[in-house]
Amino acid sequence: MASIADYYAGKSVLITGATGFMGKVLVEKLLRSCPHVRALYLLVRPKAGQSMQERVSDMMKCKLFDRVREDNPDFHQKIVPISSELIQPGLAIGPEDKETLTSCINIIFHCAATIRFDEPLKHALQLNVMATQQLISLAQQMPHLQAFIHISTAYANCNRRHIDDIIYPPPVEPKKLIDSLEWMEDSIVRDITPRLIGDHPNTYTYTKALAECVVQKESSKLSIAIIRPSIVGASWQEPFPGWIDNFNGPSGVFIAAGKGILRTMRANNDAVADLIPVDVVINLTLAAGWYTAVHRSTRPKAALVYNCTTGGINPFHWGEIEHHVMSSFKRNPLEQAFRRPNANITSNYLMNQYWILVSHRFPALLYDLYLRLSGQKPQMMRIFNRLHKAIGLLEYFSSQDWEWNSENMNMLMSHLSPEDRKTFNFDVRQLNWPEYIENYCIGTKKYVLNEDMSDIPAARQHLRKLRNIRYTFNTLLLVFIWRVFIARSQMARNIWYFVVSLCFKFLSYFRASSTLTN
Ligand SMILES: CCCCCCCCCCCCCCCCCCCC(=O)SCCNC(=O)CCNC(=O)[C@H](O)C(C)(C)COP(=O)(O)OP(=O)(O)OC[C@H]1O[C@@H](n2cnc3c(N)ncnc32)[C@H](O)[C@@H]1OP(=O)(O)O
Ligand SMILES: NC(=O)C1=CN([C@@H]2O[C@H](COP(=O)(O)OP(=O)(O)OC[C@H]3O[C@@H](n4cnc5c(N)ncnc54)[C@H](OP(=O)(O)O)[C@@H]3O)[C@@H](O)[C@H]2O)C=CC1
Repeated sequence: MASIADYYAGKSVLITGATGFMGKVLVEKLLRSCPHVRALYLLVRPKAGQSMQERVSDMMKCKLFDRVREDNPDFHQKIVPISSELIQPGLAIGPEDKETLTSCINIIFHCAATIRFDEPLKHALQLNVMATQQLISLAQQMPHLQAFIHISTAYANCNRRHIDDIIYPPPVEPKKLIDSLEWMEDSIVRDITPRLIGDHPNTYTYTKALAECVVQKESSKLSIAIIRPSIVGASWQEPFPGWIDNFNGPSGVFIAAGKGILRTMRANNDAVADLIPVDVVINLTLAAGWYTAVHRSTRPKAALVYNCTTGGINPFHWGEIEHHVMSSFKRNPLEQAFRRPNANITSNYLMNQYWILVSHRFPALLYDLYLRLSGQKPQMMRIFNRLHKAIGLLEYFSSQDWEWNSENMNMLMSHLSPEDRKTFNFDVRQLNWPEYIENYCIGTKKYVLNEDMSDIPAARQHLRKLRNIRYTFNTLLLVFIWRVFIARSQMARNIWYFVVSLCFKFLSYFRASSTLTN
């Protein structure tokens, strides 16, 4: 039986979403661990004034590729960027490129998607569902194709509590929805979106569920696998621990808490935090590509679904995450924190609202007042409004938990040789959560915020300064409040005199007893 690396040797691989978080890790791992792969064709669109070639060459300069660069400085020769805008007819692939792709591609990894929770339904449908349909049509024209791997999400069926390794019936027939929304004005679609998505929390999980059905429909003609990762976080081991390059999911929450901005969030301490490291997802994806091609390509079969989660195997809870994130940012503080990191999660709505008022809005108001008085533009309230919008969208996922069946993940592991199990490790039983969270937090500092580890002493000094400011502020506030009471209430004055005389009595007793003993 060919090993995974042997299988990919000489193969031409097509990847969508290669410029995204997971796509980049996939490209890197393929180049590093399958060095004899023939070519990687990346469907990339021009963006922000950069051509697709410029984007790809920038991507390859990224630190993520340092290990590949060391092993093979000419690795870029294996990368072939293909201009493509996935929401255009025919994926906007030129005729020559189309011919090249159809004649040589052996395996497809479809990672591209919009992962925004607030994406307008029409756009989420175009990219997550219709582009998937178009890619499958293209795949069906590829005579040498051996596997089509679709990246979905473990939350595609988050309207269920228990989720098996199967494709569930769609909330609506995708084609019917696409046809009926086509003629509707955007404002009408926006108005009816909550009714359409029903018990899904957002357009993202809803359209990912529809995409799975589109994929399933074609599964008799192609060899297909669907990978369903849960909440994808920083890398665990590869190419180095802690790689992360975006604010999505928990990363933005960790950063906001580390900067001392986020102090409270609604989450259930005891709910399982189903984080999964990005390298685990990519290792499983590559193994699933190999398995689909080698074991499942001869007879047409139903698409195999791999729930790629940690909760059922090595559970960790939001309460524990809170503890480890906070202690990690105290040891390795972020630069220029707004306040000392001290965030708490609570499942109580009213309690959360109270803390939002006291520890978000009030300090923001004071800081903006200070900015105004010093002739600067106020900004803190605006930052908090955006933060509240973002965490409001995440709370659905942090306030409850789900149970995923990981049978297919285990089955796949059992088919791997001992060597492949090491090279393409997705055994999350070995994951040490506290260590992982520590590296994750350091990763957000180094790779998302581009902060230098050598600045940690200065960041600690800044935290000490913030602590002194807080003590001074609290003391002044206490004295001020007390003075107001003393001035207005006889009762408060009596209490005050009573406490002061008690202190004097205690002091004189202490002095007298120490003179006697001498
Ligand atoms: C209390 C602390 C202790 C911690 C313990 C508790 C932690 C609980 C964490 C709970 C996390 C639960 C996460 C569950 C997610 C599960 C979902 C399923 C997984 C998936 O399948 S997909 C991946 C998830 N997808 C996302 O996370 C996308 C969510 N994001 C959005 O939908 C939008 O970004 C959002 C939030 C609506 C904001 O939109 P908008 O205001 O338009 O801003 P932009 O996205 O355009 O960003 C502008 C700019 O800001 C940067 N940015 C974004 N988010 C943050 C942030 N949180 N903090 C700081 N900066 C942020 C962004 O990078 C952009 O920068 P540019 O430089 O590019 O302009
Ligand atoms: N991140 C997570 O926590 C999870 C992600 N997933 C799934 O994993 C996959 C990858 O996610 P992730 O890497 O995090 O997402 P990113 O947002 O980082 O990447 C999305 C990719 O899709 C590409 N893309 C978006 N729109 C278009 C378009 N119109 N034409 C061409 N390319 C486009 C982006 O290209 P460009 O750079 O040009 O914008 C980018 O390369 C998705 O399918 C997602 O649903 C599943 C579970 C969790």
